[in-house]
Amino acid sequence: MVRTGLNLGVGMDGTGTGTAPGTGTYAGTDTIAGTDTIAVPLAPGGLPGLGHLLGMARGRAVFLQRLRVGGDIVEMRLGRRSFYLLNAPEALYEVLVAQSARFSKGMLFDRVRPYLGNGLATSDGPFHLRQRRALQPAFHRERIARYTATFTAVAGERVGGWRPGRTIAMDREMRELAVAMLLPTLFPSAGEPGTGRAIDDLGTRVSSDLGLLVRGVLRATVLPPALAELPTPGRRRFLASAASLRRLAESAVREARRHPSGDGVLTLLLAAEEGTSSEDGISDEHGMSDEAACDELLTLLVAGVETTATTLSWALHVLARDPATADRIHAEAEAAGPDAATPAALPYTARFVQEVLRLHQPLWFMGRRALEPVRVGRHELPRGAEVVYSAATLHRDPALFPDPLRFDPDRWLARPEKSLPRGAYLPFGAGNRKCVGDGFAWAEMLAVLAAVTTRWHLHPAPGHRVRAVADAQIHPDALPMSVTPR
Ligand code: HEM
Repeated sequence: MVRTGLNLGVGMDGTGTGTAPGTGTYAGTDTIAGTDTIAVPLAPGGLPGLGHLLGMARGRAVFLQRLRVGGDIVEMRLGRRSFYLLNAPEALYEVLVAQSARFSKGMLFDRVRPYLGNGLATSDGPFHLRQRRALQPAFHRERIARYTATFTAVAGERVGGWRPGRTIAMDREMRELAVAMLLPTLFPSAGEPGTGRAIDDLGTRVSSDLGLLVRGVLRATVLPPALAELPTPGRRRFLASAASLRRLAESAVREARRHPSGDGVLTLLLAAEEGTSSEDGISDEHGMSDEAACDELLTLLVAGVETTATTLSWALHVLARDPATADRIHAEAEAAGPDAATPAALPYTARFVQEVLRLHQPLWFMGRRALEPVRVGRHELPRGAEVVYSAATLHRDPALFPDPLRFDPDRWLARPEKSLPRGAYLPFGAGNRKCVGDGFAWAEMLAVLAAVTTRWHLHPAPGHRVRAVADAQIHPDALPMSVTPR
């Protein structure tokens, strides 16, 4: 099997889950009583006033990867603020699943809320629960089965339009394709006579501006507010783009009200009648308010496009360098026939996707906040503790995934996901905040891989060495490729 040649800049020795005894200086003021708890160790190398900001600035994912040897949970400081990095799968399981009621989404999401609104990814508590119940039916298995035909048709049309010999910016292509697959499920009648252009315009804007938007949100998230809000040209472009996207989303919601389209996610959302009062954005009489629906629409676009597009970009990056794997995926897709984009029908392709989500997990930084003092393993976290985890570095832990930098879909035959410790493999998170779109994303990715491998051989553009860049996600710096027909 191949090595992709990509890593986060950390050698095999630098990865791993350490259980170093606590040597940290943490002394919480609002902690749980207990005699057998140990202090959370403080990551080495912090500077007065700056903490570990320099390490993070030099290479975010690499820095987090190095901290894996520091213990089950490690404290790091960004400026004066402490963050507790969860390394051990058991600690992750505790926070994301077993004790999830004791955590809110935390600071990262507080900083995103002004731009994205209070949608499913950013909201908390009873409001989140109601919204989750309202959205969940749109992602049920039988609905995904219906969307799959759309994904196959859209992917076939776009991929079929590629021209041999031309250089294709495959990362941009995957983003446009992800938007093109998501929009018709949100609003199936978009583009039909009499429905106006709001949804199409929204799609075009998401395709063109999503990179700018996610980078802007990342800056707003990781920098102290005084720095993040400096009116630099980049900040002004980001604010203008975020405002324009919201206006387009508002028009799309109004259009969906005017032309309800039976099967569409947006229509389902607007009709949701989970609420008990209109104070929290959900009204008894009229279903979800426009504002709440607009927040959810923006959330689905931001959470659902970039993640899928980045994972698909990595998948095609691997296939372009490993024709034997591409041939195997092609053979499986040919044998299964059209409209068979399910893991059961495409078992090797499914293992391939599982491996891409392991080795090229796009999400390197997720957070929670402790709502009360919480004991996690041998450690106690104070109320208000900001807790973070990195699925990208977890998935490269040699204790969990032997020879972790080797790309090998068949490792999932030898050691299926179910046999891993709980909390060891988290491409879609876990617990009450697990990705609502995981089945949706799986269907999209399988449809695209079948569409590509049945039509084309992929070739990396000569002269470009793909590098992994960690901004809002870990994505390829650029992905120029050409194609030749099969
Ligand atoms: C490969 C593609 C995807 C990946 C890797 C991914 C990953 C994730 C992860 C890790 C979370 C949990 C974050 C946390 O722990 O706080 C999440 C949440 C979420 N994702 Fe995805 N996602 C993908 C595709 C999608 C798609 C296609 C949609 C919608 C169409 C979507 C919508 C959401 C939403 C709404 C949430 C928030 C759920 C909640 O908090 O209740 N995602 N995603």
